[in-house]
Order: sequence, then structure tokens, then C-alpha cells
Amino acid sequence: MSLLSIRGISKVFPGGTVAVDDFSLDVASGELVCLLGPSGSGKSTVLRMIGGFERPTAGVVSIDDEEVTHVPPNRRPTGMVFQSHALWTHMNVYKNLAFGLRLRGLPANEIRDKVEAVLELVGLAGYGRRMTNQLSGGQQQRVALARSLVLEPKILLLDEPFASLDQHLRERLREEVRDIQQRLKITTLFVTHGQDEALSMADRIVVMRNGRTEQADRPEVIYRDPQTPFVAGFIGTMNFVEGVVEKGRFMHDNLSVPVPVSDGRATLAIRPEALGLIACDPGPATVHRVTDFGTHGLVDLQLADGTRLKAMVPEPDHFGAGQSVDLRPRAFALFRDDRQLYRTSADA
Ligand SMILES: Nc1ncnc2c1ncn2[C@@H]1O[C@H](COP(=O)(O)OP(=O)(O)OP(=O)(O)O)[C@@H](O)[C@H]1O
Repeated sequence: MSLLSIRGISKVFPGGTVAVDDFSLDVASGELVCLLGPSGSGKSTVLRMIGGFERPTAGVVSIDDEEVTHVPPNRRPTGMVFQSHALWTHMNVYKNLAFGLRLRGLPANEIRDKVEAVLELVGLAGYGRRMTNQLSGGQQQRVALARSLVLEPKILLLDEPFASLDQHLRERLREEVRDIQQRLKITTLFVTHGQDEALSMADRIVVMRNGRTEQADRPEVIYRDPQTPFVAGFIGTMNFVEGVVEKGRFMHDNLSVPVPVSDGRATLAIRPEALGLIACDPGPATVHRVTDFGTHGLVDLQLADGTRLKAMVPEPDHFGAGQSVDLRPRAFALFRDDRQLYRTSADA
């Protein structure tokens, strides 16, 4: 049974912007789900509707089998951490964390125990007396997380909580949050437009586009088996070649790949690590540049019509700029009309 159930929610803002369009999702207890998508795809609006900060125009949100669609945020079993942490700067860390517990009328000794435990959990034991403006950005975000966790919500909602931090700190906090999430087994929804963040943290990724779900699946499935060209292009690097299928072969100029699909226009999609190259003169592609990364090389290629491709190769010194090569896709997908038509079973 799912802890969170979202059924056909939509949000149309005054003025007519359709931010979320008939969105449904079930989240199991203890799961960490990332909402991933480009800016404006509706991720934050979905999260805000789960937290009660935005009213859906249509649809139903239920938590633990209870409908909460129109319940205000403070009466939902959810805790939300925003991109800007919005801590109370006139209170020290301890008071920031104790505030919500005091409102609930908990006795002082219980409050102290809970605050100390949560400070320990986020790596800030001993920081209770510090004013929040005497903390670094990363520490402030930890306090914001602790302030949500101390109230023991059933669902933790994180809206790009590391967006304002530098890359290094972001990676560290990402690991810490994943660690804490697994220790507490707390059901978590995480909004991000960073694919690395989603791939490294999530049990499941929901790729959003124009307020709708484009694909929802485990990270490795999203990467290996994208169902639409949008997902294929949004996650990782993907080469796309436009062409036609005729008599069981995908054709683009003098590139020809056997495919078991019906005739018609199609887009061939190949990951750089699945694109084999062999020297062949004349061949369908010309090497533009070779970058040697030590462990592997990245070859930039160009087809006759100007289409640019990337291939990851184990021996970069076998290739040089200006060389003519043939392409040997080891694994690929074919798309037609915005949908996956075929995918090779072998992974790259
Ligand atoms: N209060 C509002 N009033 C009007 N339009 C809004 C409001 N909030 C969001 N929108 C619009 O709704 C759409 C979805 O916004 P939302 O913030 O949910 O996207 P997002 O995927 O979270 O984007 P980002 O990654 O940039 O935060 C956008 O077109 C946005 O401009």
C-alpha cells in the first residue's frame, strides 16, 4: 500500500498557466522519489500541493489513506524544506528547532531530548546556542532539515534544498541526506533539476515535462530504457540521428543499421559508451576532435549533414582529427512520433 497517493492533480494559476496537468503518483512508505525536470515543468508546484502550500485546481492528495487535498500545511503529516532555508535569525539554533515542538505542547525535557537527537543526526551536535546567522550556508541547510525532521513528519518534502550551495558541499549534503533518509526510513520527495542528484539519490525518478509525467521508474531504467526522446536527451548524454527505416534497415546517408521495425521516419538514439567506431575510408562519419581522459577517450564526430555525435572509446590514440570512420552501435533505441519504437536488449 502506498503512503502517499496523488490522483489526477492539476494546477491552473490565475492568468491561465497550466503548471501541473493531470498528475498522478503513488509513493511507498520509506521510498525516496525525485521529481526531475527542466525549469517550469511543474515540480515545485506538485511538491507544494503535497505540502498544502498550493491548492490543486482538480484532483486528490491522500496520505495514509486520508484525503488531505484541502488541509492546511500545519495540519498535514508533512515537513517541507525550501531552497532558501527561511530560518528565524533572531533565535538560536536550539530555539529554531524547539519552536514547533513547543507549539505542540511537549514538556521541556522531551523537547530537549528530541532537539539534541536531531542535531546529532544532522551533524550539528553542540551548535544549539549558535545564532543561525553565524552558520555557514551548508550548516543553515542542515538546521532547516533538522527543523523539519524534529517534528517527525510522515513525509519529508525537499525543494531543491542544495541549489544555493557550491558543488562540493552539494555532493556531501546529498550523501548525508540519503544516509539520514535511509536510517529514519522516512518517505521523501525531492525536487531537483540536476540529473546527477536524481540518479545518485533516488529509489525512483519521476521525469516531468509541461506539468505531466514523462516517465517514472528506477534510475537505472530511466537511463537505460528511456521511453521518449525527451527522457533520452534529458538524462545523460545521448546521440540522436534522424533517418528512415526501409526494408529492415535504418538509413541516414551512408549509415545503415539493421532494425526489426516497420518502414517510416525514425530517430536512432545511441549512448556514447555504446557507440563503437572502426576506421573506414570512406565512412559515414568524420572525427572532429579526440579528448584523452586517461581511462578512456571521447571522440567528437560529424556526419555528412552536420549531425554531431560523441563516442566513448577505450583507446583514444587509435583515432585522430580528420579521420573517416564507420559506426557500430552496440546498443541503441529507435523513436518514432515521440515514443520508443524499439530497443536492443543488450546494454552498452
Ligand atoms: N504563483 C504562481 N503564479 C503563476 N504562475 C506560477 C506560479 N508558480 C509557478 N507558476 C508557473 O507554473 C509553472 C511551473 O512552475 P514550477 O515552479 O512548479 O516549476 P519547476 O519545475 O519547479 O521549475 P524550477 O525548476 O524553475 O523551480 C511555470 O510556468 C511557472 O511560471
